Amino acid sequence: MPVITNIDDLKRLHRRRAPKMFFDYAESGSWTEQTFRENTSDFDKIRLRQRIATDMTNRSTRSTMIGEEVAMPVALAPVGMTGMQNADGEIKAARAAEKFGVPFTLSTMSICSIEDVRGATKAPFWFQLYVMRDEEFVDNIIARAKNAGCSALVLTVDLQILGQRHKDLKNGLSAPPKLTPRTIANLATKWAWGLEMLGTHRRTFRNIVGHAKSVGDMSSLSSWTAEQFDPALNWDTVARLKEKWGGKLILKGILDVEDARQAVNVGCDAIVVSNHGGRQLDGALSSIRMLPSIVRAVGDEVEVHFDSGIRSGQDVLKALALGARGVMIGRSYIYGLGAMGQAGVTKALEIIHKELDTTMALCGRRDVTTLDRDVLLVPEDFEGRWA
Ligand SMILES: Cc1cc2nc3c(=O)[nH]c(=O)nc-3n(C[C@H](O)[C@H](O)[C@H](O)COP(=O)(O)O)c2cc1C
Ligand SMILES: O=C(O)C(=O)c1ccccc1
Repeated sequence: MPVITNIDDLKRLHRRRAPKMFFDYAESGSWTEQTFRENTSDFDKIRLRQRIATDMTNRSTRSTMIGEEVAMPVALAPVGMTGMQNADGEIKAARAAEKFGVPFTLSTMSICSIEDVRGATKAPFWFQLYVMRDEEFVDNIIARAKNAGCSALVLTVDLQILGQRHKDLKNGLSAPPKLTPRTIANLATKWAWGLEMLGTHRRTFRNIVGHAKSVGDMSSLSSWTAEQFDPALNWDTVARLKEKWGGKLILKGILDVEDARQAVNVGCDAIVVSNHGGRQLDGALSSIRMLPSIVRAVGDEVEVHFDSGIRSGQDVLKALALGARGVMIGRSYIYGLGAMGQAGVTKALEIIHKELDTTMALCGRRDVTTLDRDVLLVPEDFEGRWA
């Protein structure tokens, strides 16, 4: 076993261990992947101020997100088909998050169901909702999330239709994988993954299969999404769902100042500044570039969370210093899960925690909740001038 010291190591192991179609699904962005690439490369443009000779004892990464205490302000993002990266992946990720003391978010498009995760963990988790055309299904899944004691609804507002991802189309992505000569050849090299999968019965979209009126053919995710997701979703829908849910609401997928203002008007508890990890509108600016202007516009009125592009504790520190209350990580923990199951998710969290803590200290700071722009060196043209 190679020594794992950073998130990139986990990614290499994930690539080796998981079937190609699922690793590629996680690793892809839409179209040219420009936004996907810039989500990470823009973080590198921000630099850190080294400060010395301040007392560094008693450092703390503890904080709160939507009023919930967290060991560090890093939540696990909702990721569809997590249970295809590693058998019962959602349960493993939720358990790792619970042990670490950070929130886990279960996707509507997970393999394990709300009830599966509820049964396997004690800590309340967040549930991410995709709005389907079938209103009965939406009502029903909101009720199930309430029943399970989910402490927040994460309503994703940037995927009424699915961004086109070339790798998924070329690989014939489906869950479970369709057996073709090419997938069989690939699966034959992934026997450890396959053995684990045989040990579980959770191989379908269990939030949906058995609960939705018309499940349809889920073998092609892109056409299934087009058929089932509600393209009419708008701010009235958001207001209605907020009423129906009645609990804490997080709006995920906001990348524009005007949309952020609308989110404040509708009265949510937090927004997630996000471009869906570069998987939706290719050509959109990186999430980290958009963060400062959104914080300036609504930061006093709503909790601003951030995701897209975080691969280290240094990235977490940069987002917090630019005004995010907390962040979500997607691929960073999925690599860990794909590499080595629950232990890998724990490893990803440990790596990010260690990097965050050490970076804070070397920047002369002891408390994660008081990070501000003073710890950063941001190029003057970082936000850019766009017309
Ligand atoms: C494989 C994959 C599947 C995803 N599925 C969902 C999903 O079901 N619901 C959702 O709201 N976001 C989904 N996302 C977006 C993530 O929640 C998050 O916004 C994104 O991963 C952040 O970027 P990062 O991976 O660079 O951290 C998915 C992302 C990935 C990589
Ligand atoms: O892949 C995704 O990013 C995602 O959010 C999704 C959307 C529809 C079905 C499965 C996953």
